[in-house]
Amino acid sequence: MGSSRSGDNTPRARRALAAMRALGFSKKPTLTVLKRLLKVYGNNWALIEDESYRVLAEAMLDHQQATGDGGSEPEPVQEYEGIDADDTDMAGGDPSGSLGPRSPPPPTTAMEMVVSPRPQARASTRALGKRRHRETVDADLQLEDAVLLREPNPVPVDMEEVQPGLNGRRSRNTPYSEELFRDSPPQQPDQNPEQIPGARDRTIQRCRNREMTTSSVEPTNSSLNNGTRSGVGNGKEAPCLDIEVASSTMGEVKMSLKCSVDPSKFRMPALEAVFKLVESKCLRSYKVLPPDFSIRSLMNEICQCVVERNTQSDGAVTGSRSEDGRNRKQIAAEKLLVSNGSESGPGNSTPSQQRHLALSTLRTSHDVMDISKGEEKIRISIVNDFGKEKCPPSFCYIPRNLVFQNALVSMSLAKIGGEDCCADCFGDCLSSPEPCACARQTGGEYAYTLEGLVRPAFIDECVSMNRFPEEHQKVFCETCPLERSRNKASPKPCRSHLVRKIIKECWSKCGCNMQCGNRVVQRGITCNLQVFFTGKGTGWGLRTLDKLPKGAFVCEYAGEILTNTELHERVVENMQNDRYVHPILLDAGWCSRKVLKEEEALCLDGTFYGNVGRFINHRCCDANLVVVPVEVETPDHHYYHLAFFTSTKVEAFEELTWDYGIDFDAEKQKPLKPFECLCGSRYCRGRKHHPRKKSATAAAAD
Ligand SMILES: C[S@@+](CC[C@H](N)C(=O)[O-])C[C@H]1O[C@@H](n2cnc3c(N)ncnc32)[C@H](O)[C@@H]1O
Repeated sequence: MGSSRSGDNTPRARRALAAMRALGFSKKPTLTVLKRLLKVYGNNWALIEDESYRVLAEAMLDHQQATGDGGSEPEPVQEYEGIDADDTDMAGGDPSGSLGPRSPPPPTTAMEMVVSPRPQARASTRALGKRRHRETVDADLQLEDAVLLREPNPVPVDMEEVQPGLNGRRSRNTPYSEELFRDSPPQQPDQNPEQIPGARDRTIQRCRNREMTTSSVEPTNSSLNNGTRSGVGNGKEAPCLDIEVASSTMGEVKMSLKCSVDPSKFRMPALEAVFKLVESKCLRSYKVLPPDFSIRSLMNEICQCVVERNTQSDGAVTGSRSEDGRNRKQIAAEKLLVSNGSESGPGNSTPSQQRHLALSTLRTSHDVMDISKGEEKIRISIVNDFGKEKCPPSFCYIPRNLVFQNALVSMSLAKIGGEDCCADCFGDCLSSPEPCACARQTGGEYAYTLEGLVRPAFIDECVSMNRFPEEHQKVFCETCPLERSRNKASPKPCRSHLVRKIIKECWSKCGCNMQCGNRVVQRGITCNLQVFFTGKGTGWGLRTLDKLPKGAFVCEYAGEILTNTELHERVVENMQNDRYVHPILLDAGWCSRKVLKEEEALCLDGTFYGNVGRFINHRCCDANLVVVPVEVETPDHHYYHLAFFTSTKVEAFEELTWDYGIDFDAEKQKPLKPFECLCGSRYCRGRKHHPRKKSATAAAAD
């Protein structure tokens, strides 16, 4: 390329500006520098364009250093106009809108990250190295044939990880059956990226399909949360206008975040200072960041996610079919079965197993900002400070129990008699002088205090039942539904069930209001919780972000309501595949007088459908939670809610645990996965070769 004639300048200047803009340099300083360079080089564009505008980029950096403000200082409009008209012949403006018309564009700040999935790619290590900005520029200059993916501005992006190959989102209210049998709609042709002619070495793609670019990146500063509780929305949020993700055939990925700022106040700060500021903000607001947290590593992580998602979502856009005719969604689903530990493919599993595997496949995605995906009143984030796994294995989040199939849970108002509700009450039952009918279940005294806590004596009694079951009242069924489900022909004798204390809350037929103090569990989770990777061999766990007093409601154990026969079938099916379920027996109301029907002997299983309760790990004897049966919608004692309350004061960020009541010395712990207990309690019953294995009685004596 030789010296340019005046008529060639406009497209070349446009390309130069685009190249610099991609590096975060705004138009006006670029024009200034470009003008100078053209003068110095006698209008020889080839020298400027060589090596993907290396000279220009270097000059921009020099300019930035000299002016000390990132090269984006306000400049006299005259100069801008001048170079346009006189030196580069750009007076006609830019039809694409990237350069013209004359009014300068809103300034942007750009943060760039470069990552390469290949170890030999220079750019990734450089970008994370000390000479950050300059090296990022260098790396960018290597992006031959780069593809620029641009997120459409008006579409909000969330942190939800989208199942590869799945098209769009599922409506929350879609019933099971529809979800199961619906095929994903064919991909529309317009979901392919639109090709826009770009600069010499690049193809710019404007992406219309969200799935191509959403990845795990959120275009607001909430992406700086590192999965901890979000402070987004309560602070001043710099409006992030654009996220650009560029990749090259070299395997490099570059991201640029653009935020608009007031041009009169803007001075480009040093990037290190920006990182420090954000880090200190995060540490102040989110509290539970690991000690080695840094924005740089977070940005690196975001880049890694782009790379990972890019690999995973390969084919999502085209919806192409593989050789054996299965589409990518099916292949992804099958891969997921394998990764979930299932050895049997859809071909040799039972119908009920298939149904569950398919459902769990469809709802595999977790939102690290809120595992409940908005189903709870508060957001429950997911954090892993120890490893690469961003999320726990898949399951479908439900805030309340759902009937699986045959369970009889009758919520008919007609069944609630006058003695089972307090129709005459008004306002808050707890503040009325006489306890209402709903307190009868708890001996004429409300289980809750005015502060909304379960009374300490009630909690202590429940803890004692767990620790010393032998000291509490038990019933023996005439025909035990549990044994019947195991062996219908000749069930074994009942092994006994504890007569548990049950809380009865006011409900719809009661005259009181929703704020009544005798309605705690039905109002849902109110304390700030977090699902976190424990890093001590117990997998994922649940912790509170708030300090909690004794008797505070934490959450329910929500899951599918199954009959014991259904559970038994599920256990057998799953154990054949070395999978274990998380069931809890609802036997608190079983009594010797009544022979329960098959559909009345129930349990809860949170394996496939569950809430945060399924993350609560076991701790021997001195757990900080106790589970309490709570009756809400139905006076039938065969169905109730299982609610976790604190059994002691709990510090903020402490893991929440409950004693599963496992007899670790028993040979088989089925259906629970047999595990060597790692609870760390000094009273641990389940750790093999434990130096001082203490009994519950010894623990109590302590
Ligand atoms: C209901 S789940 C609890 C959540 C589970 N940690 C997870 O990652 O999904 C029960 C499983 O967690 C693990 N677990 C819970 N408490 C444990 C403990 N004290 N020691 C070792 N493993 C434990 C066992 O694998 C057990 O089967």
